[in-house]
Amino acid sequence: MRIDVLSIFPEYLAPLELSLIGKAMTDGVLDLSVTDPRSFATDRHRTVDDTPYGGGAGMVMKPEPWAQALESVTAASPSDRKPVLVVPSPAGEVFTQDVAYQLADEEQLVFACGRYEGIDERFIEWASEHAVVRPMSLGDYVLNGGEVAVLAMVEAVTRLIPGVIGNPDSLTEESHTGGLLEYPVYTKPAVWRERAIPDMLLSGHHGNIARWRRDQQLHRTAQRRPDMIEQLNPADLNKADLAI
Ligand SMILES: COC(=O)COc1cccc(COC(=O)c2cn[nH]c2)c1
Repeated sequence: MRIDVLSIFPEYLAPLELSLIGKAMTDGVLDLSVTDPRSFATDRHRTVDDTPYGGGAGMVMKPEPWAQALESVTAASPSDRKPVLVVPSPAGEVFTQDVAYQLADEEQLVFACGRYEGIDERFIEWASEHAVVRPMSLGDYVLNGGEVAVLAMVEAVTRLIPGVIGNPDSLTEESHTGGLLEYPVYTKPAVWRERAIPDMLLSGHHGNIARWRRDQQLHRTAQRRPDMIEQLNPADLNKADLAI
């Protein structure tokens, strides 16, 4: 997969070179680049923002540097498949694990990190002719710019790409896979500050352990995220689930 991040603060994306993603890049599984729209601002002051039409506080990002930045990273893309342009925004669709799986299937993702009051809407409209544009929200709060959101989304997406993380099995039992939160986990010592681990986990009975874990998932989800219980597909629940 190719990922391009467009940001006027490219150094903000440096952590992506580290750890898992760094390894995936060296392994050739992932090709990640950061492009600064300011490089395409041609005036003497390399202006990327200006005052909003209609008045109001703050500044709006000019469309032209963003359009040229997007063109520069999509010029080589095969014309038969539009890249996906993800724009972190408080006004976007909610980024979920399902969305992460959708994006992990794409050949090229471009992330546009808006700042200030946002990017001139005409860039979004123009970009929609050249890419699939998805304004994306991490949650109902406001950040100063899209970079922090992109760090989270790139990690959530790239860890789903085969070959990026060591043990793909660990993807199957994590939170939100199968619509439930994950069960509590324990490791040595068996007793820590007078707190023992649940006896079931020492039984060696894998069937019972699996049942115990599933019960923990259901209880935890009902307690912390009742909204997710509503979303459950009844077909995903077995008789033992319904008995708890
Ligand atoms: C067309 O879209 C834009 O111009 C986006 O512009 C902005 C402006 C300010 C901040 C951000 C960053 O995203 C969030 O704050 C955000 C994402 N998730 N939850 C909060 C983006």
